[in-house]
Amino acid sequence: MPSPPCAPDRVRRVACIGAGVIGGGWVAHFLARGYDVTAWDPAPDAETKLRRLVDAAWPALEQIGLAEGASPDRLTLAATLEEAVADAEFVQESAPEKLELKRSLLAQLDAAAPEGVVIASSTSGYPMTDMQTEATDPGRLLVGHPFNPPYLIPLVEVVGGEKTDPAAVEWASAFYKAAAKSVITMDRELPGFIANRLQEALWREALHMVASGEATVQDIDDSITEGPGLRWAFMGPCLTFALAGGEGGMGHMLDHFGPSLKSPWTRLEAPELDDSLRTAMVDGCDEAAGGRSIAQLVAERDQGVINVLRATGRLPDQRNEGGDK
Ligand SMILES: NC(=O)C1=CN([C@@H]2O[C@H](COP(=O)(O)OP(=O)(O)OC[C@H]3O[C@@H](n4cnc5c(N)ncnc54)[C@H](O)[C@@H]3O)[C@@H](O)[C@H]2O)C=CC1
Ligand SMILES: C[N+](C)(C)CC(=O)CC(=O)[O-]
Repeated sequence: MPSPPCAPDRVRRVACIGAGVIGGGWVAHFLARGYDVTAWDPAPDAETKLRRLVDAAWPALEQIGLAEGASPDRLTLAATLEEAVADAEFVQESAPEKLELKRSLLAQLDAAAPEGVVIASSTSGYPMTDMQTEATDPGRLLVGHPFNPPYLIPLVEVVGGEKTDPAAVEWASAFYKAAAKSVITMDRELPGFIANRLQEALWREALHMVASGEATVQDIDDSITEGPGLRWAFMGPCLTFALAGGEGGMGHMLDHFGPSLKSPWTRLEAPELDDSLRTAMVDGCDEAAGGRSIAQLVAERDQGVINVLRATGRLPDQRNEGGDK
């Protein structure tokens, strides 16, 4: 892979390809951190939807602190993919999660982006090895997996494929850090990376409990928000469980509770996502929403995340990493 045109902390112009929930969230994040952003999305109503998403996110972004010069006015909508990446210094792809689409789109982006520019995919689980098959320069393609909404949840998981140049992985990790993200750089590909592998285990069990009538959607959500979720916002599951061992820490915890790992609690296959389970999940979520619209829930979620980030000293200004451009 030829060298990237600039150092990770000198990037000024970012291209976001695909502008739905996640692409739009990336756009809001990069704008708030003071970048010039060019977006491209083939949907006819993409610009309206994207500007609506950015406007809805902006109060939250003002609350956590904008980089100097940050403005929604620094967003440009491109007419073509080629135009979007023509002078980009970094490209974030957030198109639908379909392997064939990702393969050909990443090859198109590779053909159009300036030499050496790193191209990251937001994929939730495809290994880059499976997506970089059609590109001429696969060395610059890697995964940068964000969390919803990317403008508030700090984590990005960065991992390359078999043909990715390790220098591109290093460059992307440094770039995301300069853009005020919290980065886990993985040295090998795992299906679902780290966080989604963990989330999917929990999700699989939740769907089993709803499908079998053992718990309602509300029970499942309360069991996390009123229970382990409160601890997980600042202490991960390993250290949290070490405290379950009292003075004996993780050693005693494993000796005491380890044998229960053999109990048949969590060895289920994924449940069949049939109509009845789909209906139970959709109806349960409608009930849990209690008449609140998606826009209201998004605003509530954003405020909740900001409160947690502030309480635990993790807002960009509290970390002294503004990523100002
Ligand atoms: N929704 C989530 O919570 C998360 C999603 N992701 C990943 O982000 C990516 C995007 O997912 P969402 O934003 O949820 O989907 P979405 O459906 O909200 O947005 C996808 C966007 O891509 C556009 N699009 C369709 N064909 C395209 C093409 N050929 N080139 C460029 N754009 C195209 C669509 O018009 C749409 O605006 C996926 O890879 C997904 O796995 C990652 C983390 C979280
Ligand atoms: C639902 N999802 C698998 C697309 C979620 C993610 O990939 C990350 C997140 O935001 O939790």
